[in-house]
Amino acid sequence: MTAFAVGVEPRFYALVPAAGSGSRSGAAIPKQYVSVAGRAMMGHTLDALLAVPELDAVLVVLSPQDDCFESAVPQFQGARAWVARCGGASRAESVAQGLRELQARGAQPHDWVLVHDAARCLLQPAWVQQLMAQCRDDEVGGLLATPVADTLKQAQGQRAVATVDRANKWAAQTPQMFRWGLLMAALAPVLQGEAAHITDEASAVEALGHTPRLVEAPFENFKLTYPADFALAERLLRSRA
Ligand SMILES: Nc1ccn([C@@H]2O[C@H](COP(=O)(O)OP(=O)(O)OP(=O)(O)O)[C@@H](O)[C@H]2O)c(=O)n1
Ligand SMILES: C[C@](O)(CO)[C@H](O)COP(=O)(O)O
Repeated sequence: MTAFAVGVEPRFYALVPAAGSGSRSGAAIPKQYVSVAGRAMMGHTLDALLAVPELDAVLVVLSPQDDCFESAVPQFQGARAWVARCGGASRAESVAQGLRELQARGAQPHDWVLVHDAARCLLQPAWVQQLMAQCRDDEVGGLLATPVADTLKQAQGQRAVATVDRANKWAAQTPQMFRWGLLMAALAPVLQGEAAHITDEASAVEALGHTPRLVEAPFENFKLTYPADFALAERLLRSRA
């Protein structure tokens, strides 16, 4: 592992990729702007992150064509609320571009970056703090995840052809927390137009030979992906209020 300067306290940044279109959501607009419990879904996500005092700043990465954000999420204001329209064609590219933006704003290789999907709007500040507490002294970093509870099927079309051993299987969530330098090294191929298959930061870090820490989180931190997910999120958010 890289040795970092002794005595230099790392900063903590959240990086929120929000440049997707939400094609699986069935919505007529990008899913991060779909109204859930009275406001744009992404508004809940960003509020939860801004409520974590240990985070120095929250950077949201939008598509260069995005002209909705300021009107849809008006409460995202203040010195810790950063916006960049540098999203790319894939989630990994949006994250890599966001890392560059953080560097331009002063992030150093030893600083921690917590990448969190805009589409996980049920996030609670306490879960972020748990991740930080368990990973800040880890030599790699880690991610929120939940152990797989269901029996897993290998499918061919609509037919189950095999049952996959679920022992030691976890479903990856976000935030995923790594040092800026390690994450940039892991995602560098994405900026060269390679490694299009990368679906999360941890897999890119694993590809470098590291073993990210799994920090157990509730299933409630699910990603809104399919149409039915929005009604479930609405019920859960309203039940909290
Ligand atoms: N080019 C992209 C694609 C995705 N994302 C973001 O990555 C997160 C997780 O991705 P996913 O849930 O797959 O969102 P979409 O790509 O928008 O959804 P879909 O795959 O259904 O189109 C979302 O917050 C999404 O906005 C991004 O910043 N840039
Ligand atoms: C990062 C992630 O949320 C972990 O579960 C997920 O991989 C992103 O979703 P996508 O549909 O692959 O973009």
